[in-house]
Amino acid sequence: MTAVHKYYSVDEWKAFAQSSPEALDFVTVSSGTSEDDIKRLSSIVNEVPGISGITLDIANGYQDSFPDIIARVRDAFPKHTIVAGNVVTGEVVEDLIRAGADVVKVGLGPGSVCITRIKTGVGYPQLSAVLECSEVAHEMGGHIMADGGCTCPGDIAKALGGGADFVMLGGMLAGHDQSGGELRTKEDGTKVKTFYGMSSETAMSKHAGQVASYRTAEGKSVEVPYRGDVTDTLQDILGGLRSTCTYVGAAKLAELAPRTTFIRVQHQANYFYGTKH
Ligand SMILES: NC(=O)C1=CN([C@@H]2O[C@H](COP(=O)(O)OP(=O)(O)OC[C@H]3O[C@@H](n4cnc5c(N)ncnc54)[C@H](O)[C@@H]3O)[C@@H](O)[C@H]2O)C=CC1
Ligand SMILES: O=c1[nH]c(=O)c2[nH+]cn([C@@H]3O[C@H](COP(=O)(O)O)[C@@H](O)[C@H]3O)c2[nH]1
Repeated sequence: MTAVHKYYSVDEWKAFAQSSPEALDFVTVSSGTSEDDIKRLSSIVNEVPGISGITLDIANGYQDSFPDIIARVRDAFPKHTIVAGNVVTGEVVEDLIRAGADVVKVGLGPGSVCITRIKTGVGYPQLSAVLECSEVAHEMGGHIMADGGCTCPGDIAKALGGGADFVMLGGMLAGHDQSGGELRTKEDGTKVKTFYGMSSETAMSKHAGQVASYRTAEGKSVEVPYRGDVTDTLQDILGGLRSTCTYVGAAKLAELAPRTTFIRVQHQANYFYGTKH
């Protein structure tokens, strides 16, 4: 599934639906929570009936108004799957599910281009958040999506092992043919793409004209090596996950969590000959 970012217009969505109708089952339309955001979301969902998923995506899912906004979207779109976040603690997961979220997105500051923890001092260890939030969500018949911080297939396995029902990836999917960003060849011949956080100066300049005077950027913009077709990366991820399942004896992903035990370690791998790859 792809959570399409919140800066596409209704017309762009209509054109996309016309050119790639087969993709609609695999996308959600993202939205913020302002009146303008909700108006835009409603127009898109009403005018592109093939869309079945909505992602209400805000940096701070603890905003008092968030459950009311989820409830409003739930009333307007009773049959759509609603993903909402981000939060990191159980009691708010409960609030968001009660308000109408099917999937609660979990993660504050773990992302590859996040600097929220540095700029604000706010965050929560991602695996602890996944363990805590998934327990509460599952007790209520809900789901969670672990969002941010995965750097390798093993991290995705750990998120699923910690109870995540879905795992959202940014950096691991950046730099491919299918990813955003223009392909550029540097002076030394290496090919790169730009990848930026949605709260970076780059994103704010692009989507809001500038960084508003009352705030600061909470994301960075990086150049990532060009990595070709995403199919090979997905194959690598799926190969890793299948092997995880065989190591722990899980016949399907849903069996990973009950078959996973976490042990605190000093080093998780041997990097004598370099990095993890
Ligand atoms: N998972 C994470 O830890 C984080 C994720 N992000 C990603 O970046 C996207 C954009 O993030 P944002 O624009 O920061 O938030 P946002 O999209 O949640 O916007 C919330 C609103 O709060 C306002 N706001 C932000 N900082 C403010 C301040 N200091 N004073 C008053 N109002 C303020 C913004 O102008 C905006 O209208 C998010 O939707 C999310 O996808 C951003 C930060 C953390
Ligand atoms: O603090 C932040 N500032 C940002 O500018 C930013 N942009 C994205 N995100 C979040 O990072 C997630 C992706 O993380 P990964 O690249 O590690 O997969 C994403 O799914 C988001 O939750 C941000 N967080």
